[in-house]
Amino acid sequence: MFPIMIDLSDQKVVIAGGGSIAFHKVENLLRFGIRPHIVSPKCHPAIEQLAADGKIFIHRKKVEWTDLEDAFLIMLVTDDKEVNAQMAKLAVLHGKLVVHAEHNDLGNAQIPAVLIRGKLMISVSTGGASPTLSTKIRNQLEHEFDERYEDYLDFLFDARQYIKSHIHDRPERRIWLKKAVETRYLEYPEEREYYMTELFSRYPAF
Ligand SMILES: C[C@@]1(CC(=O)O)c2cc3[nH]c(cc4nc(cc5[nH]c(cc(n2)[C@H]1CCC(=O)O)[C@@](C)(CC(=O)O)[C@@H]5CCC(=O)O)C(CC(=O)O)=C4CCC(=O)O)c(CCC(=O)O)c3CC(=O)O
Ligand SMILES: NC(=O)C1=CN([C@@H]2O[C@H](COP(=O)(O)OP(=O)(O)OC[C@H]3O[C@@H](n4cnc5c(N)ncnc54)[C@H](O)[C@@H]3O)[C@@H](O)[C@H]2O)C=CC1
Repeated sequence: MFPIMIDLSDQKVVIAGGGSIAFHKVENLLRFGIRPHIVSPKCHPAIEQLAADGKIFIHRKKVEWTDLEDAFLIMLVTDDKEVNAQMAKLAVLHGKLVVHAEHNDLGNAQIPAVLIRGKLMISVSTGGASPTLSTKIRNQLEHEFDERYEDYLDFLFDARQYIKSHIHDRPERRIWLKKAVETRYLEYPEEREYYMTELFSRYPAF
């Protein structure tokens, strides 16, 4: 498995199956601003509600290849093992990203447990050994990587953008980038202000 971050905002995501596991997958997608298509003859009431609110799309039918062929990412969560396996095989063959929620080896992608602190994202996966352990580790990391990281990451992002466009000497760039990850900049917002003030005065914008 190769870990990678993918921008799915302009991509079609289809979930085959509309039960409780599908609902869990939908909730996860929605927090990333992704509006999936659900293909399922019957759906969990919470999925029906999301469709009524215009947040997702439901196609009330049994899944067929034509429902999946223009998708970028496919999640197979019907309770029909044969259907899941058959669709996974076709989708992998056509080069799709495929999550097979029951037998991950029939797909080619898996969903990790995720901790989000603004621009910081920490993903934990056990390769299907124990989603419960992934969740436990994610929950432990929540304490070390607390809410302070949200503003801190914004500071790091702004500093780095400025450095990239104003410091052309690479060793000098590295000095500034390395300095920004010193703990005091996480702990004290005023230290971030001193850093930026010093950066602007050493490398004026014009
Ligand atoms: C392979 C994978 C495929 C995939 O990508 O879907 C998969 C497969 C399976 N999960 C099962 C069960 C559970 N899954 C969870 C929870 C999560 N499962 C997630 C991912 C993955 N699950 C992928 C591997 C990731 C990894 O290895 O790290 C998380 C991390 C992300 C997400 O789904 O959003 C999310 C936590 C998110 C969060 O809280 O943020 C809980 C609840 C809990 O533990 O809290 C249980 C009940 C306890 C248990 O059984 O362990 C079963 C057995 C089904 C059965 O009973 O038959 C299978 C199938 C099998 O392996 O047989
Ligand atoms: N990855 C994970 O975290 C987990 C995965 N699973 C697996 O997920 C699958 C689904 O579990 P649940 O949501 O609990 O089941 P469920 O019984 O709640 O829902 C099944 C859904 O599949 C739909 N369906 C059935 N045949 C279909 C078809 N031919 N085409 C389209 N949709 C169809 C049904 O209408 C229903 O909406 C199971 O295979 C289970 O083993 C289960 C637990 C955790």
